[in-house]
Amino acid sequence: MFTDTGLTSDAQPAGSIQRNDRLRSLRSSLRPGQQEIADWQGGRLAVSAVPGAGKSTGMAVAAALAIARHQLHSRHQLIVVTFTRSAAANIKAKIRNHLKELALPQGGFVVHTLHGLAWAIARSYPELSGLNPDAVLVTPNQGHRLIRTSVEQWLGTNPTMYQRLLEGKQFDGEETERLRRQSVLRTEVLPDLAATVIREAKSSGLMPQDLRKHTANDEYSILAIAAGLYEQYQGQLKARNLIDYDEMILGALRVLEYANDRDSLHETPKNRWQAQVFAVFEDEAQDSSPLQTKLLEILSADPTDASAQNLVRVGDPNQAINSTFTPADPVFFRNFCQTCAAEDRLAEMNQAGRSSTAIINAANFVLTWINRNYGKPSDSTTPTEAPFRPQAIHPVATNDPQKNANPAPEGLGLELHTPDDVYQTVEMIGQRAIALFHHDPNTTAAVLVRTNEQGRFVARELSRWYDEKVNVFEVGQRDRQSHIPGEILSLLQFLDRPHSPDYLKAALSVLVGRRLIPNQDLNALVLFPEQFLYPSPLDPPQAATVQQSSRYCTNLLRARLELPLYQLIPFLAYTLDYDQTELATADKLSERIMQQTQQSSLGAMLEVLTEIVNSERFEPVEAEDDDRYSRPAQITVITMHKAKGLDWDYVFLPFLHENMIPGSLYVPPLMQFLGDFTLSEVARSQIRAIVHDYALPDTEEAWERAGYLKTAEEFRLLYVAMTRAKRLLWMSAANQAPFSWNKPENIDARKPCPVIPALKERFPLSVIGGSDENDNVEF
Ligand SMILES: Nc1ncnc2c1ncn2[C@@H]1O[C@H](COP(=O)(O)OP(=O)(O)OP(=O)(O)O)[C@@H](O)[C@H]1O
Repeated sequence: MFTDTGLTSDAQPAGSIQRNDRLRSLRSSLRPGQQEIADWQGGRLAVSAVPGAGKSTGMAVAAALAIARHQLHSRHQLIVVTFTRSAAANIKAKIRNHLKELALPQGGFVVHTLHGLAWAIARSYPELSGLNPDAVLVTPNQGHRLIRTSVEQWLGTNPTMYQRLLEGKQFDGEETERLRRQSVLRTEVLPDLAATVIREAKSSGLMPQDLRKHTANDEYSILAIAAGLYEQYQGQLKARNLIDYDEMILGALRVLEYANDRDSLHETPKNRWQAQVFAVFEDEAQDSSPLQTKLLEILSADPTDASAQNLVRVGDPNQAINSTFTPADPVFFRNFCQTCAAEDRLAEMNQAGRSSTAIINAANFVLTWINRNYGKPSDSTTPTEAPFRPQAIHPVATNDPQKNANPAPEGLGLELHTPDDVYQTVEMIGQRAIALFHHDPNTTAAVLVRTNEQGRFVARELSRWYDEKVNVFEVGQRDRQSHIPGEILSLLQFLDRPHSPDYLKAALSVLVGRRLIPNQDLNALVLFPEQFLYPSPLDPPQAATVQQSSRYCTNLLRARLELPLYQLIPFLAYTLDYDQTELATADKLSERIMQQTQQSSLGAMLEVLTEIVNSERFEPVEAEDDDRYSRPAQITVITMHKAKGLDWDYVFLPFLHENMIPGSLYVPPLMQFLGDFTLSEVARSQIRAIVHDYALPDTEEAWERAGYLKTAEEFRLLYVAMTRAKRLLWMSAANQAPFSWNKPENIDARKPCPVIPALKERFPLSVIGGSDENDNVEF
């Protein structure tokens, strides 16, 4: 007989009865939707969860129950896949704790990110994956040498197509104009096209030859250009022993799809992996590309029946916010949910305990309103979906296990403000947060912004007005850790040429920035580097601050002489007083450089590092179990993207203007000679059509579709942002705001995001004070 935990209950020894009790109490700590995952016994299951439903909590308990129920161990395991390393660390800790409570060994599961899993598979069979385990991983952007060289090589071999691009919409043969167009094509249009299509096509599993099979009705044969650029890029990767993230997934698939025709008696790598894997649980499934899903489907399949998969995919299609820069179209997860629903294998987690009901009502209203008003692009013939899956958030039942679920609101719970301008906006946020912290210092608050420039503006204005009164933590600046390669480069350049005033000044600026030496007139110090570094007895005596700075620099130079090259970057990182995660990122940087230079010379290190700084997105090591984002009485300033998965008592959403949310696609004036579209967006839409098996759109249709995808994603981002709030959701669109956030001082009249007037109409009590010029101004 089976109990609700799925374990047999007859004739059990005392230990196992005790464990069964624990399993039962673990299961009953879940709310109904979560229990559906916990009760999974095998097969495919889709779980569509609303924000705050407790996906990770539910999945961690379900994992522990599955490990107990099926007696999993290190040779027959549950694989848990999540999107980021910090999410992986988080869920791992939760599952471990449950297993400890159940007195079960820890070997029954592993947690991976998708790429970590793919790399483990690809690396285990290098001859089948075609990937060299020593290859260097790069994340090139459009300025990277790989992309630039691919463009140059393509130009050399495709003069006719290039000529057609140069002619553009029209061309009168004027020489300066020709030169200008050449430069724009070489340095902007083609690198942008290459970077976009390579990522889009490759992560959808399309090779250059697949793109060539399709011809769209467009004047430039954009897909053929894309295929050519992509082919050059693949050649470059191979020649230089580099790989990118998509290569890992493709390599893993090559391993798993290898068919052992010649010797069917021997098991294939696929069989071996499948025997090892009991089931796959995937979190954030809305963010996976079709190729990543295919990988998980193969791994979770029964070795004798590919259609029988032990696969649980948990996600929220309404929080898909990566689809405009990856092919992770939310359509894929929605389709998975639909197929599972037809088989009665869809669980919907509709209850969420995070927010006050006023906030839930606002989020539900916004979702429905947007679907009604932006359901379909006008005149579109391409099949398309509304921005959101219709799924309302419901408050939890009164007996819910979560303490203080659906907490009482702060004031009205929802506030809609119309400040005069963006400066007044930040002033209001500061005042409000200080008052709230004064009332209860144990509460948390965040300002969620659309761009890093907005984040910098908010942090700067907050510190200008309230520096002494409140602690501000700007995530963008500290967390991107993008400063690390740049700072290390400045110090290494100084070590290479200490007598260069420019390098000395850059190194000193880094030291000042890290508050290791006092701020002073650096120009005076670097006039005579020799005298500053090694003053002779005849030189005028140095001030104490200068002496301190000089000592720092000479210590660095001594280390250069005494340490082997591979220890140099870790030493510099240590000297710069980096914290734990920054040190780990610096170590990763050091390893990467050593791998590429074989520790040959400082010059070689500098060359590689310069390239990383100029044209790569070097991925930092993420902090595990980090509480820095939600410390009590701190205002966290963070982008909406980065805020996904987090929550705060009070959430401030300023600058909700139409030109940002939803915004619109933009053709830079420089590129307008080609037409009213960008080649990269058109190519992206065309590749999506290939992946989804739609008719290939022409230029105009492709551009319109790209715009629609962007609009839908911006609105989902707003929904993610709104659903981060527990007790107060403070939203505003100022009457006056900048067009470009690089110049926030140039403000003028700006329309609010269309959601704002709709919210004001639906929730009039939440409209707080102030003149609402937006309602009267003619735009
Ligand atoms: N069964 C439960 N008992 C107690 N607390 C719970 C339970 N389920 C969830 N919670 C709490 O609810 C909060 C939200 O849970 P979680 O972060 O797992 O939600 P989520 O679905 O991943 O949210 P989102 O999708 O919006 O990021 C957490 O603080 C978690 O501890």
